[in-house]
Amino acid sequence: MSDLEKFITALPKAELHLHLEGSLEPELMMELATKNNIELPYQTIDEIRKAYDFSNLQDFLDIYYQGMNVLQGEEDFYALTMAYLEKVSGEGVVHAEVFYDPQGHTSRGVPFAEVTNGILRALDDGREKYGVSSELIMSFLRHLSEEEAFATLREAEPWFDGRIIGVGLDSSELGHPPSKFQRVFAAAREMDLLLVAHAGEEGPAAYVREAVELLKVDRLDHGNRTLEDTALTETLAQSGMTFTVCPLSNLKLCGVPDMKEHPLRRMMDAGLKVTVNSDDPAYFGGYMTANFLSVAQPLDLSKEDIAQLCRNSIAGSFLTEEEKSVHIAAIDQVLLHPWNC
Ligand SMILES: Nc1ncnc2[nH]cnc12
Ligand SMILES: [Zn+2]
Repeated sequence: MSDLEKFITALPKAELHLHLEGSLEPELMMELATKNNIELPYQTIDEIRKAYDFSNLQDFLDIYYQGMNVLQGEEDFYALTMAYLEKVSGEGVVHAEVFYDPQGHTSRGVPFAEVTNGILRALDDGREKYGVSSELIMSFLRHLSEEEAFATLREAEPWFDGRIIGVGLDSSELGHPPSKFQRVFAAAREMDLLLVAHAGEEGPAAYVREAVELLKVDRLDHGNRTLEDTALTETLAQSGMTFTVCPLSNLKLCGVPDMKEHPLRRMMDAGLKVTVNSDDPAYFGGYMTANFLSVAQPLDLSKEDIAQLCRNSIAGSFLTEEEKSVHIAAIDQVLLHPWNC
């Protein structure tokens, strides 16, 4: 392990943008396909990995929805979630606010309760076993209708007692602006849920503006294209909005041609509160450490820059102020540690 990798791993951090279904590694996919008698269009792990060659978001989503078909029962969602927590606990992740796509499962006949309870049980066990605290956010698939999102919101109500803390918006962005879900998000806000949305990943800055002004999100997922609107950038820098940026995802989905062109550094320089996350690590080639490493050298990030990205992740999380100060003090301790000087 390089010194830089050691440093990144040692820094306490929160992951704020992770789709649990995107952490389904080919090995587990094969295992669950066999167990559940699901036919995959691949014979080997190698073949699966070779299929992960994407030109855009939709290319990826087609494979992602196909992959999640192997998840059939509560135990499968439990195994998926535990595998993720085990992996990131070794990378300095002390807190994770994870997404899942219930409509991707209920549409295949897997009951909402099985999916949700399997994930929640793993989050509880993972907290004990790996020391990673967590929260669960339910995402609406934006290529589906407003009516279907409302039906999902209603179905999830029994879990709004603190088990599902918020709602998000993901899937095919272009042609499905945030405004399509304005009334759903207003209803979620009335229920005291926290609100996040993918915006400005492929879509224009106008979609970021809609997510902020119409959906009234508490946090923005991706938001890379915000920089195309200077006034909006200034407003969001002033308001302290947190952005959950995913470098390897952007590279794999051809949002950037090269990491040297990645907007992360420009976003930081514009005063935006940026964080680094993995999005769909099983599909994009790496978890948290890999994402930090992927931009560290191309964007010439200093150790202080990297530590600030970690502080932002804690500050931008939905932890209490007390919990945040404990983690931020621990980040400062790593910076002071002699092996790092
Ligand atoms: N990067 C991404 N963008 C939109 N929807 C997603 N679902 C899973 N990963 C996604
Ligand atoms: Zn995402």
